[in-house]
Amino acid sequence: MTPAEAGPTSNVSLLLQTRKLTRILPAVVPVTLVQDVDISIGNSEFVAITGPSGSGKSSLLYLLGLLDKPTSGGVLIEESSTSDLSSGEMASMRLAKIGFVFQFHFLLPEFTALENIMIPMQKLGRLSARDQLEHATGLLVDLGLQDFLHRRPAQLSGGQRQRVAVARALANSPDLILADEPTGSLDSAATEQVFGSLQSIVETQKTTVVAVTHDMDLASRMQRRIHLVDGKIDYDRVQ
Ligand SMILES: Nc1ncnc2c1ncn2[C@@H]1O[C@H](COP(=O)(O)OP(=O)(O)OP(=O)(O)O)[C@@H](O)[C@H]1O
Repeated sequence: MTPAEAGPTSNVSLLLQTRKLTRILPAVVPVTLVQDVDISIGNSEFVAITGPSGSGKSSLLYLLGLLDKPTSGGVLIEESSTSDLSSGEMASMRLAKIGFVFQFHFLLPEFTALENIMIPMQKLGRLSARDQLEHATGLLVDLGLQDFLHRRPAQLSGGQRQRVAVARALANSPDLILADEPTGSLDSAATEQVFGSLQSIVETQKTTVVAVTHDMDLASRMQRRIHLVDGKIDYDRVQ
């Protein structure tokens, strides 16, 4: 087995794999976003995706999160191919198995922190209303936001909002969190808080976090780094 097939942490069970993942935008001159990417990611990994601007980091993350479809190759989740899933099946898989954190929080402004976190739980419909409230409260307490449960996004700082977004990503207890520049719009103190939250999720909940970042200091503090150049893997190493 080659390192690309096995991944640097092949001793753990496989949560997310790609096989020759390629995304080309059709145009007069086609644009290659991601090309022949083979990765294997297990449970409880903390992975940075780095690379120069335009190297395909966000495009790769969107493919991993089933938010975009590859031109060729594929994504496997828990060793099952996602290639033949319908849009509805992909949406269900995203809701149940993957949490997303973006550079901007995308919290709904008219709802409180608690309510924002309960929305994905309501959509999934696994928990009773009472359990949703208890779980959402627990997530916010774990992220140090116990004093802000009933605040709306406009009444929170940037770092607090982003931690609510992290709590929302955890709402349905996913095995995988995909984050696109989660600290990209935060100052250094808030960056530390959000990074610390992501780190603690990996350590305590065994959730895997895959985060695109331009921040080389943060990337160096994550367990593994996948570096892209021109849509291809330049290197993939445990650090
Ligand atoms: N819809 C699109 N139409 C044309 N080109 C696109 C489109 N989406 C992405 N691209 C191009 O594809 C390449 C990869 O984009 P992507 O956003 O994945 O890179 P990135 O590494 O995340 O960049 P950044 O670090 O600047 O956010 C870039 O050259 C980008 O300009």
